[in-house]
Amino acid sequence: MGSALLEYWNKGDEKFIIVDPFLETAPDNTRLVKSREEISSEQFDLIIVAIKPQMVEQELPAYSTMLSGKGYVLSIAAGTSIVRLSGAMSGAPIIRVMPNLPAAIGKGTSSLVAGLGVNDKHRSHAVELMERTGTVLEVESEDMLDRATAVAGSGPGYVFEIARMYVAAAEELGFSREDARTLVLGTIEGTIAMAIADDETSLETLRDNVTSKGGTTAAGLEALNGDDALSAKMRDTLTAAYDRARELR
Ligand SMILES: NC(=O)C1=CN([C@@H]2O[C@H](COP(=O)(O)OP(=O)(O)OC[C@H]3O[C@@H](n4cnc5c(N)ncnc54)[C@H](O)[C@@H]3O)[C@@H](O)[C@H]2O)C=CC1
Ligand SMILES: O=C(O)[C@@H]1CCC=N1
Repeated sequence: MGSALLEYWNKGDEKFIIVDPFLETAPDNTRLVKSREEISSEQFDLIIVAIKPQMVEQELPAYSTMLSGKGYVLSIAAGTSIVRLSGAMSGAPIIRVMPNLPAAIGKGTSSLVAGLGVNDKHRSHAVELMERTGTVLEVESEDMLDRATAVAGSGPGYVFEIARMYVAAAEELGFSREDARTLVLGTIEGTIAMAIADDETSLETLRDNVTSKGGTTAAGLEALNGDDALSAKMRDTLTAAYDRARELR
């Protein structure tokens, strides 16, 4: 995820150094180092945490002396609380962000929350960085960030899974894999673009506009969610992801 974001973060004036022992290539105009020791004598205005949540206590403390006095830490680690991050970084100001995968093409939907000690300059810089990758929603608490993680951070996983099932069903109805993909992804793209372009109209109304009484869509919708079982599944999906984010705190 860090590399995907960097493609767009990198479009500003900042100079980025990536520390990653396993990465082989880095975006243009960035410097890749295999270990923190190679840059440990330098000072940075921003340290970005894009490692797994479980690695924070082990990896971060060694970076705390590398943050300049006016600097801040930006973390994309799911769930991982500001208290944990700040503890690992000797009390540094922390901004937590939850991006999502479409940031890789500049169409991300991120949420952001700032901890104590974060000043307006830090906050506006973080918002500006994230706006390079798509849209940003500032939320009022870490709990809301964990809820946003369940909705949008993990969201592309749900959407890919729904698209996958939709394509598989289209194949079973007689289309080749390629034609099924064309029909399904084109339908999803056009439908979502329509909803985004028409934010005055509710999703219920947009759905109803497709649905002729006694027609094919009504028959399909009845099978899809007539018993509300899919609505219940969607609630379970978000609750499970939110619960996991809370476990990672
Ligand atoms: N994948 C996604 O869609 C999203 C991921 N995140 C967060 O991003 C973080 C990274 O997740 P992914 O990108 O999915 O995992 P990933 O496994 O693709 O990336 C982790 C990177 O950390 C590197 N790494 C391993 N040990 C390291 C060390 N000691 N020092 C520096 N780098 C090290 C790995 O080589 C790898 O490039 C997680 O905290 C996750 O919660 C947040 C939002 C969305
Ligand atoms: O699955 C995960 O834990 C990460 C955070 C949100 C998306 N991917």
